[in-house]
Amino acid sequence: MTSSRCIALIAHDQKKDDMADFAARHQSTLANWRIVATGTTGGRIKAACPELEVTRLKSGPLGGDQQIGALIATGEVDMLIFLVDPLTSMPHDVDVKALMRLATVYDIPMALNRATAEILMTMHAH
Ligand SMILES: O=C(CO)COP(=O)(O)O
Repeated sequence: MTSSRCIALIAHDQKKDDMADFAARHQSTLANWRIVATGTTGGRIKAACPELEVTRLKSGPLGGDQQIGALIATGEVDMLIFLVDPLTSMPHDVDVKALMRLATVYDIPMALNRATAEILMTMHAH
C-alpha cells in the first residue's frame, strides 16, 4: 500500500543492529509509509527488509541529517525515528542537534530510542 505519509529512519553506528531488527519486526507497518533514511542506515534496512522501498540520502556525517531536516522543514517528513548513540562523540554532532531541533520546531513525532520507537509503531500498526 502506498501512502503519502513519510517516516525518516536513522541510526547511529552502535544502534544499527537495533534499527535493522526494528525494521524487520515492524516491516508490515513500515510498508504503509514512504521511508527515507540516511545512507548507511538505509542500506542496513534494505538488507534486512529487501521488499521495503527506502530512499537513501547522504550518510549522516556527509549531510544526511541536514537533508532530513530540510525535508521536515518543507513538510515532507511526518515522523522521525532516530536511534541515537549517547555514548560516542561524533564529528557531526551539530547536525544531529539541528535535526532534533527542526523535528521539535515542526512538532513531528520523534523517537530517539527503541522504547519510544516501539510505542510509535504500536500506535500506527493496523
Ligand atoms: O550519522 C548518522 C546520523 O547522525 C546516520 O548516518 P548513516 O545512516 O549514514 O550512518
